[in-house]
Amino acid sequence: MTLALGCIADDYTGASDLANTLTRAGLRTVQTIGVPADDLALPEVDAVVVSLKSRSIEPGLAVSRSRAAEKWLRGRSASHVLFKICSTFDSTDAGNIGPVMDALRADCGEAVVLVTPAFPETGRTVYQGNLFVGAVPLNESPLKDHPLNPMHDSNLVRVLTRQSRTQVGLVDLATVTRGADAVRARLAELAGKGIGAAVIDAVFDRDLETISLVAAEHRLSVGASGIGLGLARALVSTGKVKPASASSDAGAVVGGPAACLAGSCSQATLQQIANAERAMPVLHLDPEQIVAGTSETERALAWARPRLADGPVLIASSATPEAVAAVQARHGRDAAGHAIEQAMADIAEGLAGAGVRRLVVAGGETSGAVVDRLKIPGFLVGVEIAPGVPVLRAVGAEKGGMLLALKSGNFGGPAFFTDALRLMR
Ligand SMILES: Nc1ncnc2c1ncn2[C@@H]1O[C@H](COP(=O)(O)OP(=O)(O)O)[C@@H](O)[C@H]1O
Ligand SMILES: O=C(O)[C@@H](O)C(=O)COP(=O)(O)O
Repeated sequence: MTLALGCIADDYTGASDLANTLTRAGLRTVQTIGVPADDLALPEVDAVVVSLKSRSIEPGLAVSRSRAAEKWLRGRSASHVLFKICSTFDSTDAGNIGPVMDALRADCGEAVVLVTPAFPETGRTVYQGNLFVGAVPLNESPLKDHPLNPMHDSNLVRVLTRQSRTQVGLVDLATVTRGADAVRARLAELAGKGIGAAVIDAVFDRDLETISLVAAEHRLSVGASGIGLGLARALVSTGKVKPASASSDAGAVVGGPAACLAGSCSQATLQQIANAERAMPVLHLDPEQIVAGTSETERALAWARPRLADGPVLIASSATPEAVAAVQARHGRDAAGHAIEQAMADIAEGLAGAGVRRLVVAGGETSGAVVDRLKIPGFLVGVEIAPGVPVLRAVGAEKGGMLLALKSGNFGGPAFFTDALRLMR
């Protein structure tokens, strides 16, 4: 397999967002869960997105897993590797964007790494190094209340400086607007000063196209699906990839029971759950019971099983920022998050055992726990449900053919759950 583009995503929803973007731009793309095993049969593709659950783990582990993924991708001739992070730069001062970027940069000998989480299609833009979510700076957006990575600083030069060993510079929008040569000159200037990473402003897709023409000449970039789109377009426009048409068909019908799981506590997901209450039975889990290790999982499965024959069900742990803060104050942020993720994985396993073959999961970490438990080694990308969220068809012997949708907490319209199920037939 010879890859035109290699990608490492720090969570599974982010990976499917990127795989969706690359597919729509004409790259034949597969999403793998972790570094693929030697015996996993992969189709001939232009891009592989290796999904890691590395956004909120210990930085050393995030680094070693990302390096293993990079080695695998470079071993398949990927001359450029995109480290896919969240378009809202989800991370803490300890990492993991900076430490992973530093390690991959050292491995490939890159002088200066281009960094931009801009993804205009979903309202993420960067100006003077400040990330905006829609009309507000990152630190005023709902991301200030994220259960695991609350974001309190919109200035990405500062945020990345706190995480990285290298100095971080800025390529501003005025430079990007002057074109690729101006960006190249600015990067050379930064590299000359020993600056190893550059946050780049981007407000429109055309900015990302300019940035990506330059990024494609480098070995490594860091960003979200916006730069992924630009890189894909650069590969197609320079003739390095012959564009494949994105399939409008979701493949063979799977049928049978369907279910939704929500562990995201984002504003978007809370609204989507409220909306779903009108369309399907919804069970709200009690986080206190989960963390206390009681039989909340069995209660959920006993509730779901008899209902599955009548139509889809939704099981949610999602709660308001105040309720999340209360649970975290009692049990600790990581312990609460981990216990709830594992309960979601238990429930997913039980639902699959009850015959569910179509599963919608809301939340990146939640999706990671569920997909790992179901032992799915990878996905083919189907139709798009909402920007950044495709229908995924599992590959591999055990769960092959099963349909999933892994929804980033922040993505999707109010009717997301019913929109997804309508397309997952
Ligand atoms: N009621 C709750 N209280 C505390 N933490 C929760 C609750 N429900 C879910 N969580 C945790 O919050 C985190 C949500 O992260 P994630 O699934 O990545 O969602 P998103 O995509 O919105 O970032 C997970 O670790 C999840 O287990
Ligand atoms: O770039 C994005 O915003 C998404 O692709 C993403 O990474 C999703 O992460 P979660 O919001 O944690 O699901």
